Amino acid sequence: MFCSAEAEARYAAFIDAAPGAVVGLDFDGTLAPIVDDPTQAHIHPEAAAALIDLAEAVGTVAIVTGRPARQVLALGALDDLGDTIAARGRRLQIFGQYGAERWDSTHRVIHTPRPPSGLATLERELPRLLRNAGAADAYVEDKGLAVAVHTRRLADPVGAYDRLLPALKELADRHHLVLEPGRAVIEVRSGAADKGRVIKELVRATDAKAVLFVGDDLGDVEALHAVGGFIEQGLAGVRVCVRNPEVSALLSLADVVLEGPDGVISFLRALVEDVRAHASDN
Ligand SMILES: O=P(O)(O)OC[C@H]1O[C@H](O[C@H]2O[C@H](CO)[C@@H](O)[C@H](O)[C@H]2O)[C@H](O)[C@@H](O)[C@@H]1O
Repeated sequence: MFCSAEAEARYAAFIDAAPGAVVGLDFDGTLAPIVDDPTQAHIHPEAAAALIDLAEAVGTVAIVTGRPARQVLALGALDDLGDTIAARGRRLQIFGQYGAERWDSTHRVIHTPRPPSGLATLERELPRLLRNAGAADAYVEDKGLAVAVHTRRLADPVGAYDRLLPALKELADRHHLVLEPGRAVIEVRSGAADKGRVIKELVRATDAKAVLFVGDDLGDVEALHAVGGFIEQGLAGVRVCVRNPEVSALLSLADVVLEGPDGVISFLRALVEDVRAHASDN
C-alpha cells in the first residue's frame, strides 16, 4: 500500500497531527465507482459511515470534485450525511466544479459563480463539432459552469476521445476557456479554479500541519502537487491515488496506491482506527 518508507513515515506524522489535519477526497472513481451513466454514479454504500467517523477523527473533511455541488449532494446523499456530521459538532465541506462552487453542512447553501463568458456560444457550436469528429452520439453533460463530453458509451470510445481532444482544445481556446481531460470525458470550463487551489486554501485557512488527498483522475493532479508542495515545506502530507485502468499518470505521484472505492473505504476506516489508537496511547 505505501510506496516508500518516507511515505509510511509521513502517514505516521499525519496520524500524530490528525486533529488539525485536512483530508480532501475526490468523488467519481474515489468515493463512487465509475459507471457508464454519470447520472447513476452513487456513492459507495459504506461511505457514509466512514465519512462520519473520519469527520470526528480529523480537523477538516472536504469532498473536492469536478461535479456540480448540487449533483454530488444528491449522488452522495450528502445533505443527510451533513446533518449527522453537524449533529456531532463536526462539518463536511463540498467544493464542486473544481472549487468554483462551495457548500458546507453548517450553512447548507451552494455558492456558485456566474457561468464563464463564451460558454453559451461554445455549447451552440458543439453539436457540429461532435458530428465532424464522428462523435455525434457522445453524451454531453451541461454542468452550468462547464460542459463535459463523455465518450464512454460510444462504439469506439478511445478513437472518439483522440479525435475530440484537439477539436475541443481549439474551440476552448477560441472562447478563452480551458480543457479538463479525464476518464472517457473531456470538459471545457473556466481556468479560474482547480483542486490544488482548494487544498492550498484549506491548509492555510486552518493552519493545518498535515494534509492528505485521495484521487484517481487527471483533475486530481493539481491537488496531489499541492500536497507535494506542503511536504517540501515540512508538513505531514500523504498523496493517495486510486489505481484505474484509464489513467496511470497519477501513480508516479503517489505515496499510497489503493484499489477502487472499496480500497478507499478500507483505507479511511484504518486511518480512523489509527487516530483512535494514537489518541488512547497519549
Ligand atoms: O472530480 P470527480 O469527482 O472525479 O469528477 C470528475 C468527473 O466525473 C464524472 O465523470 C466520471 O464518472 C462517470 C460516472 O462514473 C463516468 O461515466 C465518466 O466516464 C467519468 O469521467 C462526471 O460526469 C464529470 O462531470 C466530472 O467532471
